[in-house]
Amino acid sequence: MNIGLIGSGAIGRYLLEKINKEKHQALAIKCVLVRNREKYQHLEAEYGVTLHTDREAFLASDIDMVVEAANVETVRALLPEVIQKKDTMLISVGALVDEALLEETGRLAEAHGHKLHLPSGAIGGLDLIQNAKALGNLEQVELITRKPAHSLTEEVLTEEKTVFSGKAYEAIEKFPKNMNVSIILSLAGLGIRDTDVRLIADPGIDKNIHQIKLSGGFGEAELTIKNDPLPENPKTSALAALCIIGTLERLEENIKYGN
Ligand SMILES: NC(=O)C1=CN([C@@H]2O[C@H](COP(=O)(O)OP(=O)(O)OC[C@H]3O[C@@H](n4cnc5c(N)ncnc54)[C@H](OP(=O)(O)O)[C@@H]3O)[C@@H](O)[C@H]2O)C=CC1
Ligand SMILES: O=C([O-])CC(=O)C(=O)O
Repeated sequence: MNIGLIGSGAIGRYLLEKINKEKHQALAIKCVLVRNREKYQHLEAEYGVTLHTDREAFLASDIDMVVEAANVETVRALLPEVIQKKDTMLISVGALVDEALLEETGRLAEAHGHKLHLPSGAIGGLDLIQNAKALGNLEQVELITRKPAHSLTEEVLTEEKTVFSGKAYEAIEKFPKNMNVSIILSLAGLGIRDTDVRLIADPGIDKNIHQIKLSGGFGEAELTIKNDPLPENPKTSALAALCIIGTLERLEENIKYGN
């Protein structure tokens, strides 16, 4: 599968290393859309990719899938155009808190015969949540996220502090670089207004920890993911990058597990 990448930060670099440098059997990143050619010029020689600053030229490339690893603003600005031209995978899923954008994207995807893929990112259990939701059997979903204090606040903390408590749609507005997980969890489950979120800055941890609790007619479930951060961006869990590769690999498989 030929990939066009948007975003060359912590996740983008991880993808370039694991897919291009380590020569993935089924995946190849062919081109990268950047906004600053000078800053990223070295990627061409290092990973054998073509850099584009022009969106139209990028989308006209011989690619099967656009993978976004930039930020929510970029998704907001580019998604309607990108989905008309290519199958698309987003990691900054927080942009889809905008219900008009989600609706427009769904409509354009159908009209142009493309798919939008929203991987589970730094969490898991979306299969469980969607199965529990079937026939209305999901009643409550809560996400409790703990991150190292320095990745959430400039305040020097000596003990943990809840920096946000509310619904998912408010969480992503306040923490767009940290709460994409709350939106994928909501979209798979009870929606952005009915998913409870707590975000805790914890000076005593060095992992990004997501605890998911759900209950309903199926019973109850709890899941905790203790993520190692990516060295280039401690806000971002390594699993988010790995999850893009895992999801791309599974698209090609004929036997599907858990979905
Ligand atoms: N769904 C999930 O579970 C998770 C989602 N995320 C999200 O994934 C995204 C990427 O994370 P990460 O790699 O850590 O972020 P970084 O900040 O390390 O990198 C972002 C990259 O995107 C580039 N970029 C920004 N805007 C544009 C644009 N308009 N066009 C092209 N490139 C652009 C930046 O380039 P420049 O140098 O020009 O700024 C930079 O290379 C973030 O939105 C993050 O919040 C992260 C973890 C988990
Ligand atoms: O990487 C993580 O653990 C979660 C994250 O930043 C996000 O959801 O935006």
